[in-house]
Amino acid sequence: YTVQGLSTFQWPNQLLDYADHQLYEGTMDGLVEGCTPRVNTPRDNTTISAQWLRLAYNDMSTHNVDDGTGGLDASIMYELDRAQNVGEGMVQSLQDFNGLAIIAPFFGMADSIALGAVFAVKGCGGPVIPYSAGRIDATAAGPPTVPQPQQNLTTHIELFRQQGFNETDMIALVACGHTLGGVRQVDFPLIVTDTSIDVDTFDTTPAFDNTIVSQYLQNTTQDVLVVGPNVTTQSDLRIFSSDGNVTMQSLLSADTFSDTCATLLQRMINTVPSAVNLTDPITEPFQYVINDPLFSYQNGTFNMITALRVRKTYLYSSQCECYSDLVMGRPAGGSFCPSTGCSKQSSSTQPVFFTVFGEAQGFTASRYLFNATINSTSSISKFWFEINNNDGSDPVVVDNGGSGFVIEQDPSLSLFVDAMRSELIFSENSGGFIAFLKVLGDAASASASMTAFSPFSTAISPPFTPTTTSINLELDETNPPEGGFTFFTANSSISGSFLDLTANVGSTSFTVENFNLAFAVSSFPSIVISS
Ligand code: HEM
Repeated sequence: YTVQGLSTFQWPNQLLDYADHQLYEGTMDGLVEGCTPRVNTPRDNTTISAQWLRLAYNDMSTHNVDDGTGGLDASIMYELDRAQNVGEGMVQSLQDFNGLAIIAPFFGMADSIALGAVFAVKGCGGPVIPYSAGRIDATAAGPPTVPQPQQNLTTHIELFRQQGFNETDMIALVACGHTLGGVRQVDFPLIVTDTSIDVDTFDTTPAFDNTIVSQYLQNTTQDVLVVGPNVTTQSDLRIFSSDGNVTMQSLLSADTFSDTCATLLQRMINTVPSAVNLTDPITEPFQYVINDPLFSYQNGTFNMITALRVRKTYLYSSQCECYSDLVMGRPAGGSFCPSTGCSKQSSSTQPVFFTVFGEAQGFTASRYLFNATINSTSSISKFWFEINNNDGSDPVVVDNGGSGFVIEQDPSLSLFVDAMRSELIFSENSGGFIAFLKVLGDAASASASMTAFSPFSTAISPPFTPTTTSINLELDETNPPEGGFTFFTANSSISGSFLDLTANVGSTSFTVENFNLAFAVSSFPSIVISS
């Protein structure tokens, strides 16, 4: 039988695949896990989580429901000179995202900021906020509509209305935000007048919890936007008390606080210009994800490398504690597969280390690696997986919703990065790689080029925007033509994370888009240390 659920998707879907990877196997949680105040760092006495959450809110604040413009679109990168965005946390947060280098051609700074908010909340023990990807980065500043403490209640109600939030939402959203972090003395000297304080935190716990609410209702709050010396800047007091504390009372329940914040913060990060379409929310790791297949051709033989990450629920039998066998199925044909088709046992298993999300949700998974020989003339049309629980039950078939994982014959097998011949090079100066592109066709009439996308901006301050570099490919002399293939090579810095490849053979043009080099290099077998 075939298992299908809400948490599967039809492969290929690079955006969903990448969003799952960043959420469940990505690098963001290293910065927020444990929610520890960054004492003795430039983040003295606040948390990275607090900075990331404020950045997301302020970026979203440019939304206008009346005409559907603005929202979480990374326009904040162009708005940092405004008083409403003062605070070194803003620049530091954007530097974090730039440094993580997770931006992809289809996943920009806005998606990173939204993902940061989700990690920030979870890293400090808050709820899981379902994540959707697909935001589009703005290229210019939006309107100056971030609320400021000295504005009156009427102005705040109107600004939140423009952002899509009613008065009750406003009260709760401010409480959900101001459970983290605080007000920095150097940036707000009229609000935090005690110069011995660095960051005056809104409540006594760094955690994402409702202490902000209970301390406010018990009149023990230290929130300077409630009890600060300057009445004009007591904006939290005006907002929290605006409905006679009814909303704040309801948030005294930890569950209500958690659920309300999850809902409002999800709405906040999904507040985007009306022309932007976001993916369906991801609420758990996909049941199965595959590594995009990589190919190699040597000595007349095609090799395909892929892997299947599968959640543990499918790996244990109810009958026994035995581990499952995984096989990769291939259709009949050629000299490798008999008429009934053939299968290939997984070559090894890798543990999967989930981020705070997978851990908090109790999910575990393993990754099964496959290395299969495929017919060099008929090639491979599709593949699928079977999980055998070794207990007499029918195998679980993972076949991409029935269609199998289909390999487009043309152009992907006419032009590809040869995973076995490519090398990852470590040198004294820089890391690099050499790609051996295989292009089907006559060497004399073939030419190839590629564009490397680099997510990392070398700018010192925002805006941080990715760069693309065109690289010419040379005919490779050490890899002479073989089996009709011509080999091209380029030496490129590893900071390029995605490649667009083009090859021309006579009048025919082949292209491969968004080849994920950062993932592929881990499969390149040759590592060369050059001095
Ligand atoms: C009327 C609405 C609001 C006003 C006037 C306001 C004002 C402020 C101010 C002045 C700071 C100090 C910033 C610094 O010193 O770096 C701050 C911090 C913060 N705000 Fe708000 N805020 C509002 C709403 C929100 C909302 C809706 C959220 C998120 C849902 C939010 C999240 C945060 C966070 C997490 C911090 C701590 C930043 C850190 O510790 O680095 N705020 N807010």
